[in-house]
Amino acid sequence: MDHEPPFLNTYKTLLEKSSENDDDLYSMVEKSEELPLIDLEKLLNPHERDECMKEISEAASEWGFFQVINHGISKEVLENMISEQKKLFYQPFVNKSDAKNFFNLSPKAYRWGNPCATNLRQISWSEAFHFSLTDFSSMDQHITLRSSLEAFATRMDTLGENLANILALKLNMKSNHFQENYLPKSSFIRLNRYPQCPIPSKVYGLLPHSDTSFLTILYQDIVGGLQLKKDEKWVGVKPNPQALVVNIGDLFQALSNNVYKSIKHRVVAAEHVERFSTAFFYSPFEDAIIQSENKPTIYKKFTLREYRKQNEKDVKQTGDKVGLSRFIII
Ligand SMILES: O=C(O)CCC(=O)C(=O)O
Ligand SMILES: [Fe+2]
Repeated sequence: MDHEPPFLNTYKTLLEKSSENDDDLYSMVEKSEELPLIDLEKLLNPHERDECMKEISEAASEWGFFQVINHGISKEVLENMISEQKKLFYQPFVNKSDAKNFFNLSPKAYRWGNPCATNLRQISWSEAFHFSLTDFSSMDQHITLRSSLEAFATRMDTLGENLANILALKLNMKSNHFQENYLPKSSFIRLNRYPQCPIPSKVYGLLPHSDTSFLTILYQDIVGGLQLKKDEKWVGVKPNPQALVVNIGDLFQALSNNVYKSIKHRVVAAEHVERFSTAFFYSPFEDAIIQSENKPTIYKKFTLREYRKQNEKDVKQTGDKVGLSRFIII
């Protein structure tokens, strides 16, 4: 198992210090609610299009999360992505940690757990690769991975743009708001692996967080473990092999003046199975200005670069991303 990051060894001291109280990480879980499931085929039928657009915007404001079926991305593209992803994660850990030399990627492309964690609640039992869409051109030695990423990114980008345009239209913004204001995009892909975890009740698979993007589109395998916060309760997202999970990110919450919600979500660690997921973060270029046209505006105008910088500072100082509340107009 030379591909496995040294989770247990790294977290040994923290685990030894843990007390019984550390076991209640996963309290307040509500399993009964079903995430809205939206059939995008309806968009192609003039009689059903409006109704479908309404379902999308209602889900974005009530849940901040929804699943879509008949999304136009073939099973082949999704399965190729996961199979290339597996090959990548099954590389020896020493190679993954040296992403720059081994894969010709940026040194920050590979991340695992949180080796700087100072308490159990900051541990995530997972590893991830980040690919910005501009990385592909340097991946000449990894042809099959590159072509799977490219196929995945192209389709996800089209889907992201369609959904963003629909959501913009429902806010009475121009339907081409995204093309006019946010090109070139700096969308990126995150490949996630959640290894089997011997202490699943003590640590997270992925810590509770909201996404910074406009929109995130997630393809997950059938294992399950994703949970989102709704009305102060955690709701599990039951995997649907036909569906993609879409969620609103912080940038769209700001742009919509809080009409659409960027919701906290997390992943539960599993003891006996490993899990894979692939996320596409639909995002604008770094200097894109985020400002709502709705009045009174809740948030100051900011650029993605400023937002990221503030988040990085907050994570260093407080251990957590403070997020949009930093930008509220008082
Ligand atoms: O793996 C998942 O289900 C969620 C991943 C996620 O939230 C992320 O990568 O931001
Ligand atoms: Fe996320």
